[in-house]
Amino acid sequence: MSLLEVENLVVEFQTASGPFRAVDGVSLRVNAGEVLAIVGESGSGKSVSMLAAMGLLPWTAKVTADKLQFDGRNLLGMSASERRKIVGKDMAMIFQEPIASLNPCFTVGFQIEEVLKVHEKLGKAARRARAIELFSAVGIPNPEDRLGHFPHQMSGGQCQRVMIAIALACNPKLLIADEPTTALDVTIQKQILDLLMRLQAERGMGLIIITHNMGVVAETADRVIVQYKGRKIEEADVLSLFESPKSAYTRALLSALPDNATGDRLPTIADLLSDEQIFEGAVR
Ligand SMILES: Nc1ncnc2c1ncn2[C@@H]1O[C@H](COP(=O)(O)OP(=O)(O)OP(=O)(O)O)[C@@H](O)[C@H]1O
Repeated sequence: MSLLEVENLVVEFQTASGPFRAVDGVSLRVNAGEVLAIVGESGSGKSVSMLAAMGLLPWTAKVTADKLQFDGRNLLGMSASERRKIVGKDMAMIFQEPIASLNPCFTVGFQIEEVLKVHEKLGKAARRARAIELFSAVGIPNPEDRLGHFPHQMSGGQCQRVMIAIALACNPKLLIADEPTTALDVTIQKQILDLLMRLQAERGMGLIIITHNMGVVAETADRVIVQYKGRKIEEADVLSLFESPKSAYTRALLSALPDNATGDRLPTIADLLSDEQIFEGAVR
């Protein structure tokens, strides 16, 4: 049994110009201890599919699936309060904009201790001790002092470490990292990716990394799903994907990497392929 099992997920938003299908029949699974990358260009429905799994989409989203199961439990069938006990505890998520994801009005210490209070029911002293331990685990120097800082007093990289500490606070079985390094400086990106990979290995967590960066895929993933316009185009283990991509879209994505540039400008997918060519042979 996989940790997360999703079959035929469809997400439709009600918009002023009618319904818009952001995710169109995506199926995926991730096992404990496995790293799955979901890759695709902006707007391909990567974030929306994971927000749907977490139950974090606004009411304008209609979510349906043949199966949406976490750790053997049917997420669609359970009440909102039952689901809240899982989300943020056994399934946690970190986002692209660490500073914006933290609440600017509270210290980072208050924010991590709040998670420990709600989900772990720890007392005040135990919460503080655990917060210090978590900040040390994600490499925040002087954790006792840092607990009293507000997000704006910290760098983007430090805020992302805080977000990771908050996500790990309850020892999740699955961590979903949505473009976790995109908003950071290049040198910091590598540190945060290394940190995520170390924590994933130490804790045996399932990890889903959402990215548009094939370099991140190559460095992190065991298995890869390629998504385009809300649909899964290809799924493969990471070596096969890079060595022998099956779909024309994946081949085009790989040839759009800077290393493969030949002219004055990088080719875009639209330069290389029509929608018909992209969806030909798409997997389900
Ligand atoms: N609340 C919403 N209402 C209407 N449409 C939405 C809403 N949220 C997302 N969308 C649309 O759903 C589509 C998929 O968005 P999503 O954020 O999943 O893309 P993505 O692949 O994660 O890209 P990015 O890397 O830019 O976040 C986009 O076209 C987006 O505009």
